[in-house]
Amino acid sequence: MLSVKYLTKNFDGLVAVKELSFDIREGEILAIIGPNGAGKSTVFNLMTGTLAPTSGKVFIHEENITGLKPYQIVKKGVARTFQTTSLFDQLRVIDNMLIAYKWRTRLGFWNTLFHTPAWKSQHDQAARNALETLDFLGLADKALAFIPTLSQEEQKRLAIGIALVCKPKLLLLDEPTGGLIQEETERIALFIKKVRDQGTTVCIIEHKMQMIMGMADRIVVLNYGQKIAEGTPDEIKTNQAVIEAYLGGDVHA
Ligand SMILES: Nc1ncnc2c1ncn2[C@@H]1O[C@H](COP(=O)(O)OP(=O)(O)OP(=O)(O)O)[C@@H](O)[C@H]1O
Repeated sequence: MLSVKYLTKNFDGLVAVKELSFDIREGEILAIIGPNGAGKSTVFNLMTGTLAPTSGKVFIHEENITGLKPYQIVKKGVARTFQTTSLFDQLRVIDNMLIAYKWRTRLGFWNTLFHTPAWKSQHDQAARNALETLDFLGLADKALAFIPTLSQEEQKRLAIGIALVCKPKLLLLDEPTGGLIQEETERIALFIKKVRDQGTTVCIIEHKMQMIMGMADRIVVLNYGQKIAEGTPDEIKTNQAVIEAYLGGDVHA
């Protein structure tokens, strides 16, 4: 469903991503792993239009989306989360969701100013989607809660929900369990599988190997911006280049 082809990104002489190609297949959970600084977040930024590539292309269903703005890529059915959660602490859960929906389906100045029929219809749809998504997240009873009253795990879950509110076809998750303990991580992993099972393709960046090995259908491994391996969890665990890239670190852990 999404392909990157020969993607390269230079930052002032530093090659963060180099001639990288891979596909995300419909219905799968694809993990992108690699040591710190390997280029994982840069790849997400290139796929979502946050950064423009130095060279190379990104396609969704054969359509070249290279150079589109982030909101245009959202409209193609791609949503993402960030490493640090970007929730508005001073707002309630439901308002965080409504803002996300409206930002992603921007109707433009005149529609908003004059509360046109398009605006009204979007407003109703936003409320329906937000409540439906909260239910799916298991956070329906927290709709009116303020963000700081939620546990860390609930905040992580909500961050994923905010990305889901526009019903994307592809969800990109950047370290969705950062800072969580094992038990919480396992629950989020189960939740991500549930997201995939209800029809959303998932691409995830994560450092927690045990979680990735247990949930990913396929894994792409980056090192110094280049792909050094690609395969199923079992193939990656025993791949010599991967073991060396982790410098003796435990790929099984
Ligand atoms: N905006 C930027 N300007 C300059 N260099 C950057 C920029 N963004 C990333 N880099 C550099 O590009 C390289 C890849 O960074 P990136 O954040 O993509 O790696 P990562 O694999 O996501 O790392 P981590 O696992 O630590 O999050 C690093 O050397 C980083 O310092």
